[in-house]
Amino acid sequence: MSFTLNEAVIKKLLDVTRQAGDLTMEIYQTDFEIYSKKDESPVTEADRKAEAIITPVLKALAPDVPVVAEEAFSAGDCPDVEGKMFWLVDPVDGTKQFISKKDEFTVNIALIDENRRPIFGVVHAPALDRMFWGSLEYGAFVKEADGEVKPISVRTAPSEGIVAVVSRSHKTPEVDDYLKDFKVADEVSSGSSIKFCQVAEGIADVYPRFGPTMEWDTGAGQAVVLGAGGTVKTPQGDEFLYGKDGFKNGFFIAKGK
Ligand SMILES: Nc1ncnc2c1ncn2[C@@H]1O[C@H](COP(=O)(O)O)[C@@H](OP(=O)(O)O)[C@H]1O
Ligand SMILES: [Mg+2]
Repeated sequence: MSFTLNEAVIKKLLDVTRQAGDLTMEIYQTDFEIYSKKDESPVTEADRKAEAIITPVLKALAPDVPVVAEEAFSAGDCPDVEGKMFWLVDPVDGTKQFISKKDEFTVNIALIDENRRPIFGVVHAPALDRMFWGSLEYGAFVKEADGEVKPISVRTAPSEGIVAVVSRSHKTPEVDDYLKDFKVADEVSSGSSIKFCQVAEGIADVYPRFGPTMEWDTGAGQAVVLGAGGTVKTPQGDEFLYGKDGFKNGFFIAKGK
């Protein structure tokens, strides 16, 4: 099985991410219903409808590349990805932000290679009208609301104090333990994979995550950080890889320079 990432493919991925984002915005502006998944986490019509836009496009682009998507996975669709390239889709990351009408929620698509590394990711925050994408091969970019596309890169941590981004809803005591060893000038809380993008665009220096996440929460954001010159590693300093048991992540630290 082989599938090649190129600029035409990237354009299609950005287009479908934007379409999914537009649909989430239509729902975001209404008085939408909130449902409970089997694991009791919340979900809305936006998650399901956005995923239904993205998955068929990925299947048409690369019929042999399995799609691991949050809502399909919740419904029991758990593809075998052993030794294969695969897609990770989180149609609405930060569902809690979406529900509480905080604009940070994102639409995410990542491509993972046969070596379990994220080789491309797009993170779109439709309510902020900012789209980030990146890969080690092509670098990382943001498209702003006015249509301007700019390359982005991580910054060198300022010696006068770093900016840390942490989960608004899922911060754990281990995060404070980790940050004790740094001179922290500012700690910013936010929801969704936008935290990776804040590191990637050099407005934050570290995103420590010492709590559970799923692979579709992180694959796209990790690719953006890597494309921007940063790192995402386990707390032990190992590579943060994909295709793990049940697509569950361990702890990780995303960093600039
Ligand atoms: N107990 C748990 N197990 C697995 N993933 C969890 C979890 N608690 C939170 N998450 C993940 O953390 C994500 C939110 O992270 P953050 O706090 O950084 O916004 C959620 O994404 P969704 O909003 O897509 O469900 C969810 O997948
Ligand atoms: Mg998510």
